[in-house]
Amino acid sequence: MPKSGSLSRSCNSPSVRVSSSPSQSPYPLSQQSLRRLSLCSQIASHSSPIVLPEKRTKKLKASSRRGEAPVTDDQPDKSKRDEHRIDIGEGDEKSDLLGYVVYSGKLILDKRKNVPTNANPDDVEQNSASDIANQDAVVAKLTSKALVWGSHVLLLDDVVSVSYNVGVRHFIVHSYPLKKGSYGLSCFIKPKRSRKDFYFEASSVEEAVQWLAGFADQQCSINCLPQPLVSSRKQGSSELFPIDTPPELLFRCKNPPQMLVILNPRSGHGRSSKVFHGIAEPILKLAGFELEVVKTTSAGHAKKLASTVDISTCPDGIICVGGDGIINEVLNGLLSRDNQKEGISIPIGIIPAGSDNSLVWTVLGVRDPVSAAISIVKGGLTATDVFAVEWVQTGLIHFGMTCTYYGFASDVLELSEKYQKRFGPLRYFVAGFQKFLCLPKYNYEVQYLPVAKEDQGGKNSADREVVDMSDLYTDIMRRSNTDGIPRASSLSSIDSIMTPSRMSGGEMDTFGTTHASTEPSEYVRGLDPKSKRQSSGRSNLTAEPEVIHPQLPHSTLNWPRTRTKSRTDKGWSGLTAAHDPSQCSWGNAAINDREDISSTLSDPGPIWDAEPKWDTEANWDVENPIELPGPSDDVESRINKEVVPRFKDKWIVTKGPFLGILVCNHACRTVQSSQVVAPRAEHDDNTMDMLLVHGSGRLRLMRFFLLLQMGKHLSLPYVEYVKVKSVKIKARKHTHNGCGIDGELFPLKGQVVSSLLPEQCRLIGRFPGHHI
Ligand SMILES: Nc1ncnc2c1ncn2[C@@H]1O[C@H](COP(=O)(O)OP(=O)(O)OP(=O)(O)O)[C@@H](O)[C@H]1O
Repeated sequence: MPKSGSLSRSCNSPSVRVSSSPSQSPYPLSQQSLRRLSLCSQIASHSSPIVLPEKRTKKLKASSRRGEAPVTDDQPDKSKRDEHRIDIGEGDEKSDLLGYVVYSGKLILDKRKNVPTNANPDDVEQNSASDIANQDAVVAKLTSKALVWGSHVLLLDDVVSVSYNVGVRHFIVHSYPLKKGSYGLSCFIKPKRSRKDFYFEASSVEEAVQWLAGFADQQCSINCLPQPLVSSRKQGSSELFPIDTPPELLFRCKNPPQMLVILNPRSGHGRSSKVFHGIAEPILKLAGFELEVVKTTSAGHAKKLASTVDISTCPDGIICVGGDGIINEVLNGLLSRDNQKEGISIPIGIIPAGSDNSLVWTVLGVRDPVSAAISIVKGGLTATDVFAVEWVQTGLIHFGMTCTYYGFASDVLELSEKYQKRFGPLRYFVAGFQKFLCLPKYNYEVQYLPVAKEDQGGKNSADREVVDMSDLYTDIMRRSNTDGIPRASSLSSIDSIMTPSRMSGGEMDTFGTTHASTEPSEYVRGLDPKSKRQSSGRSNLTAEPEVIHPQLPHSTLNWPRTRTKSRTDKGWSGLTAAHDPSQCSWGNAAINDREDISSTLSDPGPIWDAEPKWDTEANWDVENPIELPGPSDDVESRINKEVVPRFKDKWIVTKGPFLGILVCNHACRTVQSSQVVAPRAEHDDNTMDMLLVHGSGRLRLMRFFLLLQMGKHLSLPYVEYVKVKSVKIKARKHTHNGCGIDGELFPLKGQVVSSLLPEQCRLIGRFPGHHI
């Protein structure tokens, strides 16, 4: 385990996790871990759908959205497990409402509120016997989606765990349902989750165990506690669950998930520790998680931890607490491990506590720490593409999952660092406004490889032909050594920074070519690595290293892409070149690049940058035609069987002024406005979505941002939106050379190439509604 940083261990013991299928025996730890994380897609197959009476269904539908709502089916019902069908008219659509009946019977709800979860179960049992004696039992049903009793529905998505003392009739359901604001204000106040424990009494101990088994089958964590009368001393210390645990529960038991938590205490204006310990950790502990918490002490610490941690100590993954920046560090740390395949297979959980958490909000649909913790508890894995940005000259590579950006956005990123302490999350707005007032001109040369139309099938085009990006990285995967590169700040909401204008024509120069520029390394040109070797005679350099399989017993070595065509294992983990990190330091880059003349009023920039370069006028009418090139005879005639370009597509080259260039890996939802920057982007479609905001000028920039707030920015004539496989970008003269990657700032020195890795990483959790 990591040695540095403040370290604490939190363990909720004794507790057990429960597997999904009654027919399976306990798995070894490793398999359990994997299963726990992927089980949520399973549904009980032994039950039939509940079909509710037509009249009542609408009521239920609306109420179930609220998390708890009246149901009218309270007729007496025989207690029985499975095969329970209530007949109504419009079957299929409505039967989906509450899923399948898993167990039904009678339950008494102890209406005493706030049953203390740490109360002596013995006392609770004795008290409850007398308290509950007079209460009426109601018919209750546990379905694959909810627990329904009397007139209430509790969605299983809101259930964190169920506590049960062996040998008693009662159990406690711990949940975090959404709580709506009071009536008139509910339109304005976002619903919040708050903890609610429901104390149920079953008719008998046997029935209680059946209820528990039912919850277990629906992937709810079960905290199995010792019998009230058995003192904890009698419990073997090595035992993970109580003696006398009923077989129904015992054979489903598995070890509590073990995870490493990497927490950036500076995130979210210093509130991340409070967010984690006060909100997320109690939920994770309620579900029996064993957590090793490490607080980072400096920038780069998280990367180091992720690159060196002994994975056997956190076999179920790493949880990042902070903003997008800390996740990026962890990703880069994992990918700089000796065994990259092992690294990328380690699941990453996210508790959003930073200024901006675009990744978890866009990909997993959660933006508050409670929902994020519940999402981790519920498990499941979401495969997500990872892009690599390579600096062609130095060989430096930095990985990301969200977005790469150049131009205005990267300048704001740089400037916002100054305001981190003073303004917290507002720093992007302040920096954006300041930069807007003294907007420089940005000039780039962009080359990109568009995705062929037939490849743009989205989710349904799994069998489309895709470029095997592993070829691009077969022999160039190098460690990204970013130590020493000062970090500026994170992407935050792009929509709170930029504004549009119209291309001013000028030196806009757009043409197409089948060649990449001669500058990038060979792999960038998409040559087949084998052919490359034959043609260049660099067989030594390109020899693929033997793939060392990870030691993790549970790790999935060949994590498949979810949507793209399956690819062969290309052994892309080969790391070769080292480079001089000093070459990449921001300071050095600035010193070496004397042609950088970006200038602002408030942000004077480099000392040699004397002249203000902001625009005064925008040319609204100049179009920016991108001419798609025809096939180049020259190139194609050179193709022979040995040297076959991997990309039959054509590289498009466009040069000129750009207010911004954004290369997005997912839609990039912004926390502030909930608008998306790249509406057609998917996090797992093996393509990146590039936005080129052509031209220069404040008016154009402002227009872009105004329309972004309304989700209409793509309609602007100077905004080009292309799905790409690979992008090469080079800053031209007089352009401030910053490059933002997931909130980290780098110097754009020479040309950089962005492409996707052949393997995807795995985020813990699923988008709401994707659990089943
Ligand atoms: N203890 C620390 N002290 C200073 N910087 C740190 C520390 N730990 C991490 N960092 C740096 O802070 C950067 C930003 O972290 P993070 O993204 O979690 O926070 P944030 O800035 O609040 O959120 P966002 O990036 O979404 O705006 C990380 O990339 C990392 O380099």
